[in-house]
Order: sequence, then structure tokens, then C-alpha cells
Amino acid sequence: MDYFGLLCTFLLVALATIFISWGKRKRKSQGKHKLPPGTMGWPYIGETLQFYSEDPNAFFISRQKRYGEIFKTHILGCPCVMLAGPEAARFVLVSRAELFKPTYPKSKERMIGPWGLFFHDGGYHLRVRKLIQAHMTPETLRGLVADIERAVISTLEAAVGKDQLVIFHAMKKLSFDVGILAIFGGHLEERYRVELRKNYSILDKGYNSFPTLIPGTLYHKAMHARKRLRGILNEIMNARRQEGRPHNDLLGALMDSKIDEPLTDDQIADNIIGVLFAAQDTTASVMTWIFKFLHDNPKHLESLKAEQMAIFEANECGKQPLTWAQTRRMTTTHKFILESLRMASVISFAFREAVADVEYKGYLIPKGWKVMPLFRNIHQNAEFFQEPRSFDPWRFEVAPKPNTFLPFGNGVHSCPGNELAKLEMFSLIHHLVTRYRWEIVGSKEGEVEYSPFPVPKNGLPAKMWRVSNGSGKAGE
Ligand code: HEM
Repeated sequence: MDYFGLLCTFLLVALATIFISWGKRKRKSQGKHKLPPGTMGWPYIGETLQFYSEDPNAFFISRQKRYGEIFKTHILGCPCVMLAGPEAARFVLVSRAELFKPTYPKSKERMIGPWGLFFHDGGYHLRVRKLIQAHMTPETLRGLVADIERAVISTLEAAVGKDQLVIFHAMKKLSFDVGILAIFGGHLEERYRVELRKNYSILDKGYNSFPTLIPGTLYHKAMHARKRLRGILNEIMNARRQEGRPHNDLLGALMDSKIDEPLTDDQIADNIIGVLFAAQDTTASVMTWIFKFLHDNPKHLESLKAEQMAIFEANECGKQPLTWAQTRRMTTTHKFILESLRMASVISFAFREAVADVEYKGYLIPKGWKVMPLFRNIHQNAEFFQEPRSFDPWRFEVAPKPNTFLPFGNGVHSCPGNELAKLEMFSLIHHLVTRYRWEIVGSKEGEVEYSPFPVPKNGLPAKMWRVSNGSGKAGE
């Protein structure tokens, strides 16, 4: 045999060996269970191109139609199993949560800070979560109503008459201010607030950028802003230690932690940046949708106005502040908020990784694969929400079936800030519909952008007016 023949034989034998051992490994890992239906797309790139060229929600919905409630795909270099049913979401997030760990790209972890609770499971996660939850009880939130109201009024007043008002930007400022209130209470020195806002906004701009430390790139700038944020937080913590008095806010709770050993300053700082991150874009996106849904649904706007005007008048046309008890009685507004959360589904899915081979309904979820319960698909399923595409707050007269309404997730990692977010929305809607009117300019029906959460195109440009006697029509 000549040299070429030998080479060919060698290559054939090598390929056959690789193929057989791959087949054996695959069979061993699959055991008696098969992988879920679906396609893994092209080698290496999988279905990443389709994921990015389509609207991500259209991507998930088309595959759910083709394959059913559990299907596999391969995006961003990871094999994934998507779960579009309520039972499956419960399996991953609640009943067998120990088999699925939260997973984020390392670049994001570095930016928020590796001690952020969302990156952890087990004892440390539980310890930090308890401290945050203990600060989100009705008793604590009650103490924030007046400060949140001031932040809402200041945001809306700043929006009045602006030529180029972008609702999403205004709402980001509001949700940042409310995050600062929850973390530092109402008495943070102005210079700290300014520096925190400035540096957090640089970090925010770099969060979804390509992770490279080349100077001048958004990611590089964001990592530097993170360092400065860490420095500011250090200063605030040191000042508080010197002052020596207890503070009834989230930073105070994290600093005075008596559960097991105290948290280190790195752990506290990472969680403060983490909470700011978790609180800002999520709440701002939903509030932007609230403007849109109010504008597009005059009938619902009228029923909200009726509820809010009664409170406005009871408060001597806004001379008295809104109270916690009043926010608890806003039943029509509450249904409107729930329907806005369902329709907007700003967190469309959760992101987990299987820590072992897992069997679910006869399918194998291999160890190391990403697992994504698809909240939006569940919220848009006609089996659980009749005519899911129509905006109908009255559907919440009846409680949704278990595990079908998951805007704040479920289980050990579910959102501890949900009541704070809703309180902010109650206060916003109260002032918006009683004191202002607005008009949406230059955003077409159905146009959505991802930043990274879905918001109306261009952040919903609008014009806003004040209605001096509180009786004008909002959203006309
Ligand atoms: C409308 C606004 C909000 C929405 C839709 C939302 C949604 C969510 C969801 C779905 C999760 C679970 C993610 C998962 O399972 O992987 C989550 C977690 C979290 N949220 Fe929110 N959130 C909102 C506002 C807030 C606010 C205002 C705070 C401030 C305290 C906050 C703090 C957190 C934290 C710290 C976590 C991580 C919890 C853990 O890992 O144990 N969120 N949020």
C-alpha cells in the first residue's frame, strides 16, 4: 500500500473509533431515556442565528407549536432544554430545584459581583435571601410609601412638557431612585446618590456588550465603573460604622446580619449592586408597558381613573399623601397591574443548568445542559388564559391556575422585590391618571425592542401634560 493509501486507512480507522466511542457515550448518557424532540441546528452554532434573527419569543413559540411543551435546541454555544408547561416550570424551580442551579455567563457575574445571591445556591444564598426578604415585608414597605410617592411625583413633573420624552428612560430613573430608597433609606447624601447614579448607568450600558477588556469598549468602561461603585459603597459603609447607629434599610440589614457569620464587605457590595440591577430594568419595563396599555385601552383607563379619583378626592385633591392602606384597597388597579405583568412578561424565562442527568416525563435532560422554563409561553397559552393576546384585567377576578402566572418566578430564587415593584406601580398609576395626561408619539402598534427586556419600540416616546384640577382625561 502506498503512503496515500496508508494515510486514508489510518484516517478511516480514527474516524470510526471516534464515532463508535461517541455513540457509546451518547447511549450511556441517554440510558433508557431519549432526548426531548427538537433540533440542535448546525454544528457549534446550533440555532443561534435563528434565535437572533427572529424575535426570541417567536422562536420559542414556533418550536413549542412544532415539538410540544418540552423541546431541545442549541443556542449561544449551549445545548438547552426548553420547558413551556406549568408542571415542568414547577419541577425545575420548586419540587426538584436542587437538580438545577442558576447559571449566568462569567462576564455578567464579574460585572454584578460574584457574591450576588442570584449566582448561588444552598446556605449562602438562603442567608442573603432571608435578609433581603426581611426587608421587603409589609411593615418595611409601609415606611417607604411617602418616599416612593415623592420619587413618582418628581419623575412625572420632570416629564411634563419635555419635547423628547422617552417613557422607558424616565421609568428607569424612577426605578433606580426607588431601588436607592429601599437600599439606603430616605437620607442618602446627595453626592453619593449622584455618584452611584453616574457609575451605575455606565455599568448598565456595558452589561450587554461584548466582554473584552480592551480600553474604550463599553465592557471595559463598565468594569471600571463597577470598581468606582465598590469604592463609593465602601465609603458609605465606613461612614455608617463610624456613626455607630443602626439603620432601618437594606444596607443596614446586610451590615448588621446576625444570621451565622457576618457578611464581608465584598459580599454586601455585590448584593447591593445586584439588587439595583434586579430592581431597575425589570420594573422600568413593566411601568413603560403600563403607559402603553393605559393609552391603548380607554375603557380600562376610565375604570382605573374612577378608583384613583375617589382616593385623590379623599386626600383633598392630592394635598394629603397616599397611604399604605389606600394602596391595599386599589383592587381594580391591582388587576390592571397583574394583566400588565402577564402581557409584558418582561422576564420571559428563567435560566438554570442541570447538575445531574435528570429524567422528566420519559425524557433525559443531560447533566450540564441549560434548562429554561418559558414563562411567556405559559402566560400566552390559551389553555390557561382565554384569548391570551387580548388585554383583559378582569380575567384576574379568578385566581390563575397554580404555576401558570409566573411574572416573578417561583421557588427558592423567586423575586423578593415583587411587593416593592407593585407598590411603585400603584403610586405611579395613582398620580399618572389623576394629575396628568399624555400622548404617545412615534411608536407603532406591536413594535417591540429588547433592551434586554421587551419594551415598546424606542422606549415609548411621548408628550405629557399636567392636569391642574385633577379632573382631566389622561391618555387622550
Ligand atoms: C416588575 C418588576 C420585577 C420583575 C418582573 C422581577 C422578576 C424576577 C424574576 C422572574 C426573578 C426570578 C429569576 C429566576 O428564577 O432566575 C427575580 C429574582 C430577583 N429579583 Fe426581581 N423582579 C422585579 C423587581 C424586583 C425588585 C424591585 C427587586 C428589588 C428588591 C428585585 C430583586 C430580585 C432579586 C434580588 C432576585 C434574585 C432572588 C434569588 O436569586 O433568590 N426584583 N425577579
